[in-house]
Amino acid sequence: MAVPTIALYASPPSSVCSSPYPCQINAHATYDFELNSRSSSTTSSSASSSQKPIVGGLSRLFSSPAVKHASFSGDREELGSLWHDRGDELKELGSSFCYTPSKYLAGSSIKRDQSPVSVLHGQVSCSSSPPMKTTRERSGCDVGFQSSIHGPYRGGANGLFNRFVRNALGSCVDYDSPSFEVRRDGVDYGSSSVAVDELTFAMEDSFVQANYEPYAKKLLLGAQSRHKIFCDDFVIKAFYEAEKAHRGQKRASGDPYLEHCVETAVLLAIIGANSSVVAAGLLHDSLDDSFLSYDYIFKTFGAGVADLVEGVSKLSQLSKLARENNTASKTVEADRLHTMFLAMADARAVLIKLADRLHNMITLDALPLVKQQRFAKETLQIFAPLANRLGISTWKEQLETLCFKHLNPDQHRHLSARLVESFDEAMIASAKEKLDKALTDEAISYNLHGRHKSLYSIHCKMSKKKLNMDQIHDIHGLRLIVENKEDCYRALRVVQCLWSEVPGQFKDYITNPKFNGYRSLHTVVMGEGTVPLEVQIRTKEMHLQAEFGFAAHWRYKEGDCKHSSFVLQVVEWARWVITWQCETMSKDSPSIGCDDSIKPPCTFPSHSDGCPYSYKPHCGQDGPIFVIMIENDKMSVQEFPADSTVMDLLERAGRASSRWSAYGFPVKEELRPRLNHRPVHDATCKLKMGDVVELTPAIPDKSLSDYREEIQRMYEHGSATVSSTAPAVSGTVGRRS
Ligand SMILES: Nc1nc2c(ncn2[C@@H]2O[C@H](COP(=O)(O)OP(=O)(O)OP(=O)(O)O)[C@@H](O)[C@H]2O)c(=O)[nH]1
Ligand SMILES: Nc1ncnc2c1ncn2[C@@H]1O[C@H](COP(=O)(O)OP(=O)(O)OP(=O)(O)O)[C@@H](O)[C@H]1O
Repeated sequence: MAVPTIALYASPPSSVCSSPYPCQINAHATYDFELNSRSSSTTSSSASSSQKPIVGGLSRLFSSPAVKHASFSGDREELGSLWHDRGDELKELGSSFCYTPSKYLAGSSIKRDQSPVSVLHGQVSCSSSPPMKTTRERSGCDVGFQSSIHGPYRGGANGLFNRFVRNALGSCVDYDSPSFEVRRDGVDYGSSSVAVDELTFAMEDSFVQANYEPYAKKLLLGAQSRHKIFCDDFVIKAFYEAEKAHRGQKRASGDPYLEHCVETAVLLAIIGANSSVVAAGLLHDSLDDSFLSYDYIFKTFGAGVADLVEGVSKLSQLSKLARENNTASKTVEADRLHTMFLAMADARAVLIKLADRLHNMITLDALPLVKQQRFAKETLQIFAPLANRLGISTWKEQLETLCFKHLNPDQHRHLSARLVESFDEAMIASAKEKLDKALTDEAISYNLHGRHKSLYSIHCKMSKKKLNMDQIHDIHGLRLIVENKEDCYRALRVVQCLWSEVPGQFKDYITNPKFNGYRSLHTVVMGEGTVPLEVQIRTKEMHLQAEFGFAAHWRYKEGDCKHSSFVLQVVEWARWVITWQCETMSKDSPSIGCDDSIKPPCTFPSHSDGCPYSYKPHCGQDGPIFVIMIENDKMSVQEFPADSTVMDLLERAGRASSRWSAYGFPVKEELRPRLNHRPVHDATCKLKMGDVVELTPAIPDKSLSDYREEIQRMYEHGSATVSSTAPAVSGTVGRRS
């Protein structure tokens, strides 16, 4: 029997601190620095076994508010909403495409998920040998961690490998900068100090001519003293434009808005981003929150910067929407969002967005509590996982620990205090020294780095495994990367001779690799004192496998999540691009291309003419597409097969939105789609990764149910009178008002 369809129509409704860095959480940087301090003349403190500077340092690292001039953009991330006014929609009603699901159901052909591409699971061939630190190279000098990276580990064919090592170390700092500046607050800014009188740019004149506020000049000089890239004319030009764009704007803390732009750009510079990315970092909010247009940025800085700024703007809009809808609290949708963000645009836009968010999190205290929590939740659900996927472990850890502090202040305080008690940096420094010597005596070439586990990572491990802090054995960890498998076992014997092993903690994942191919030797030893020390030993090849592919650390951290090969490819690609870009751009002579053996096992698309390192979005051909669907103001992240169209989406939405009347027949509504804020005229147009499709029923939800109830009452009571508020009702045709 044919089911009657009722279409209803009605009127639409009217519709930082003096130290801008998180000294309390930047544990990696500080720790690395302390360990490196013996070989650095610029260091402000050293870790000797007689001292325990870390205790004071750690209390600063983990517990103190530390942010003196907290500043935040307030609702800045919530400003500039692009979500259209329903009133606009009305004007376009006549021209917009209207969809009634029944019209299209017959011809529907939703394809099955066609996940593409085999990816990233093979072994990485690693034929070349980066110059490991040999006994000869280090003879006669007491080499610390930093010198393991300096010297033979700088640039050249091995630059990228070194970058991985640094990433794992938790630092993407441009070690080639002339000097490390360590400020009095103990925070390693990892930047070169540049004397102001060395500046090539006639700043004084420009400031006077352009009538800049004195604070602007101070901000630029401050940035220049922290990283040399701020002396680049292109970056200075971007600074001026950002200054003009945000002149007069203040953050919730009362600080000039420009400060946030500068701090975002400094974070990017520190991880080695090039001048385009740093310039885009300075301008990242200018499209949303100022008079600057895409065209203007395009004309002034070129397509590269304009596209990046636009990409950041889109990410901001989408993340705001997700925040408002609590979308990322659902694992599946969060996972789709992560992939979509990485795949829909240049991955460097995500990098800028992450820097922006990190600075906002650092200065979160200026916001009311409820907003602090909302931002922290969103950051934990969306941005920390993105930083994890991109392999930027320092940012990931800073974001997570800040979120932890805002979401679980009591636990954060308690754990910080415990960690201050149990952390023993002097022990690590001395253990490292011993290992250094013993490996040298055995003539084993190695790269050694260490980290201490972040507060949030400790917290997670404790909760997940139901352990107390004493049962966490890897709070202090060393990682040895050696030339070959034999050296792994030789190095292990060295470790075993030096210290007693904690029983039951030795794992030989080389002889018995994990199911995902992860290979490494793990042991836990008791160092000098009572604190356990985890030592991981692996070859370079094994290390690359632990960074990319199935055994990649980000996947290990995401745990139970099952990812399609498409997701793996997107992440690995984005990660590689970021690593690649940062590595390439921060060196005078690019190292990429010199050593094919360290490329990850995936296929790269060709780069654009004249730019061997430019990024090109690579997905969209075969892989699924993730799009944002907004229906009745509710957001969801939908996955579609490649080549899906707006029509496919409407079909899916139509099926979902068919409602059953009290009489057992579906009530179907017309849905009016807008694609990226524009009415859709042709429903066969293809969907792209990151598209936003808004669907509005011809009648708003609330009115519909009111009307239905009224109609039902009407039938039940046999009344012929319909309220004047109800719309005309007919079989399939309605009245638009
Ligand atoms: N990249 C990567 N690293 C891994 C993987 N599995 C383990 N690891 C590293 O190895 C460390 C601990 O591994 P195991 O010794 O197996 O640890 P466990 O058996 O879970 O015991 P805990 O040390 O208590 O966690 C982690 O901290 C990681 O650094 C993996 O699949 N990929
Ligand atoms: N023993 C170690 N020495 C040096 N770096 C390590 C060591 N163990 C882990 N890392 C690195 O430290 C970073 C932070 O890892 P994190 O401490 O959060 O987790 P994990 O120790 O790898 O895993 P889990 O928490 O499951 O033990 C990662 O880049 C990881 O590869």
